[in-house]
Amino acid sequence: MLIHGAGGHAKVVVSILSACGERVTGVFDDNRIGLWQPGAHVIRPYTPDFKGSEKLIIAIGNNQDRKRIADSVCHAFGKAIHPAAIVDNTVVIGEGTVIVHGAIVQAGSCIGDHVIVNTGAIVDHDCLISDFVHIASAATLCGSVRVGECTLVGAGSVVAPGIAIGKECVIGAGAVVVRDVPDYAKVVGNPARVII
Ligand SMILES: CC(=O)SCCNC(=O)CCNC(=O)[C@H](O)C(C)(C)COP(=O)(O)OP(=O)(O)OC[C@H]1O[C@@H](n2cnc3c(N)ncnc32)[C@H](O)[C@@H]1OP(=O)(O)O
Repeated sequence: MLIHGAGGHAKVVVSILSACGERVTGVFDDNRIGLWQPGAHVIRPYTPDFKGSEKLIIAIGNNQDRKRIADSVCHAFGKAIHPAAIVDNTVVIGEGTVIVHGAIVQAGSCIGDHVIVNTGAIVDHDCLISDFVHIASAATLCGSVRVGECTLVGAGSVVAPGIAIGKECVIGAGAVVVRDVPDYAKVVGNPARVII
């Protein structure tokens, strides 16, 4: 598996792949060239013909950056699901998506492409998570929650059942979301309120 990105989230993706018995065969990053400690990989700028038949995971935490890169690269995308994540067998998971250690995704949920369900996050039954979303560490989405493209659901936040969150929103760390959130909104607090 190839990965794109050599920051903190990339280290987590390497850890997941290693736990799955998969080898990282190349690391791309246009901004950090050189040697990279996890496995002492050489970091190189992205080139479409480098191991073109291997799959790629964009291992970058920022949703907009992940989307920009996904729209510009030529490799097919892989996924990474840690063996200690619990994912119900009815769940649909898109390409490029990463499910981190201890996350739980419940029955009937649908997770889009290039999503991150981070450490210990819970996505309960029948949730619909769009492409390029990040459900941050220890966030809890109750049943039937919908999250629009490129939204960050912050660490430790709680989203009540049936809530719809728009695209490109930011849900602040620790927020408790009890009402629908419009596109592009940033919300914080308990109950969560829009700050922009
Ligand atoms: C593995 C991982 O690391 S996963 C990490 C995932 N990332 C996260 O969970 C981070 C989520 N980000 C946050 O919570 C941020 O604080 C944001 C995006 C909500 C706000 O950031 P900014 O836009 O820079 O806002 P800023 O810091 O200027 O704060 C604006 C106001 O909101 C308040 N505020 C900011 N964040 C929060 C929060 N999470 N909860 C409650 N209030 C908050 C601030 O105290 C400030 O209040 P004031 O105007 O009364 O002083």
